[in-house]
Amino acid sequence: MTEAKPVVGIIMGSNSDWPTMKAAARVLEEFGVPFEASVVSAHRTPDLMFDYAESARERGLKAIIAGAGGAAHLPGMVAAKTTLPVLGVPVQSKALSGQDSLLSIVQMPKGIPVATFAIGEAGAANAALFAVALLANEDAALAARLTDFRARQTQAVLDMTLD
Ligand SMILES: Nc1c(C(=O)O)ncn1[C@@H]1O[C@H](COP(=O)(O)O)[C@@H](O)[C@H]1O
Repeated sequence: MTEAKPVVGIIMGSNSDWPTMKAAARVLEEFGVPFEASVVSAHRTPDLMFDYAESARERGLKAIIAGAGGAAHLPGMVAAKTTLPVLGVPVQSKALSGQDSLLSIVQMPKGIPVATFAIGEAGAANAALFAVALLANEDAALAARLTDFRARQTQAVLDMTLD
């Protein structure tokens, strides 16, 4: 975690989500975006969830990445309590392989959006890349790092060899 004031909040319903959500943290670290990461649950710590969402904007956050599995109400409930962009990551559940998480996050009623990403680590990494893209609108240096990241990724694919 970086020393500077966090501009992205990563939250998750349980520490069992951290192996997935770490992928978001790694991306933000790579781009030098200050973030905070914590366990906040709509189901198990509803008062903490309300406080977190209600204070997020005044604390300086620009976006919240919320990961949860199963009956994944956390991203939608956080979105209900803040007007910051909320990026939802469906964590892969054991019982239903994350289909439950995905549908609970993506099927928001009209009026309270949650930008929903793929199930699992790819979704967590992409949520962070999306947060970087949002922040890059107001930050030319960050935009340049995003362009550079894409160029390196393209080159890595062009360099792929097959045995
Ligand atoms: N979906 C939610 C919420 C919520 O949405 O508020 N809180 C916890 N959980 C999820 O329960 C799963 C199992 O949690 P445990 O491993 O702690 O039993 C996790 O994937 C978590 O995100």
